[in-house]
Amino acid sequence: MDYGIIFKGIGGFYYVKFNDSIYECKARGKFKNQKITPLVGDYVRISIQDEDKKLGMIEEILERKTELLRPTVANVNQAIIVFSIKNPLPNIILLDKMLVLAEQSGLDIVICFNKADLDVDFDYEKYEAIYHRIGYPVLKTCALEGEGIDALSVYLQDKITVFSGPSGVGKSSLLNAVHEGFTLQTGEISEKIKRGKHTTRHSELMELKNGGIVVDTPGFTSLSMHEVAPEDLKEYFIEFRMQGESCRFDNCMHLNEPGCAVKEAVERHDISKDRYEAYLYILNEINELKRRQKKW
Ligand SMILES: Nc1nc2c(ncn2[C@@H]2O[C@H](COP(=O)(O)OP(=O)(O)OP(=O)(O)O)[C@@H](O)[C@H]2O)c(=O)[nH]1
Ligand SMILES: [Zn+2]
Repeated sequence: MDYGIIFKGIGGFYYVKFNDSIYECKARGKFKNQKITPLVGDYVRISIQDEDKKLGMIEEILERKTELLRPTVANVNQAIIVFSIKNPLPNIILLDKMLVLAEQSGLDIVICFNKADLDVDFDYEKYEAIYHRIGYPVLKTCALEGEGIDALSVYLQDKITVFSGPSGVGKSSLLNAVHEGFTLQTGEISEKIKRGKHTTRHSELMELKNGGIVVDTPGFTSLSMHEVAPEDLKEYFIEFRMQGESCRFDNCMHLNEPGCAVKEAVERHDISKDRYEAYLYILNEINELKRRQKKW
């Protein structure tokens, strides 16, 4: 490959993986002039300044396919959204919010229900069916006993993946099961580092044995819907998109408009009532946020 990937950045130095080596690189001054900051995840062309010392210079940054804000990483193309079937029980509205944010970022999505070894006391089959039907892969995994780990591993190949999900669902444990010795930085640890050194911790990429790359900090942890415009929300409910084309009004919000194909699909059970209600709930929350912003 002619290009390397920035795995890590510290104080103006970028650690670029190129031809199986890590080069410590600086970026050409022209990027600063153009107000471009190289990001972890950027595909870059480097010139090698010193092969023995593995020093290089970033000459070119390829156009970013995606750009996440929290964590700030370029070119992530997949989110694994993890919940556990118990301890803690899944919060489905949180799952729907994470799906919205991952869709907004243009990522491929895999939903993972972990802790399959525990007794289920929520309706797993129901939710498995809801999300599977609209096209999301749904995995049931057990990080401790290995169920579903091979399937998860396959999804991680050849991708740059961010793990998302609430605390304690087993994100680190899953990664460790895929690749022994790997753990995600938890929210708690990064807080500690922040307090200790008074610096912001930047995310890094980690390469797995199977060639996949993962971001070392979980994504979509602050689930504020601030950056989602009310009129865009419907686009991020993927099963509404196609139906929505048949609504009488082009700008139908699928609320009380006459001739709304989405509402008709809900009546026919072609769109899940749970998902439609999640849409209403999140839309209301976004509108509330907007109202409060205006007030202040
Ligand atoms: N029974 C069971 N427990 C699990 C499983 N996977 C993880 N755990 C346990 O759940 C707890 C939390 O696991 P972590 O991997 O730290 O969870 P996390 O999502 O990385 O949590 P944060 O770092 O807080 O974001 C630990 O005590 C794990 O041993 C599983 O498949 N089954
Ligand atoms: Zn409609």
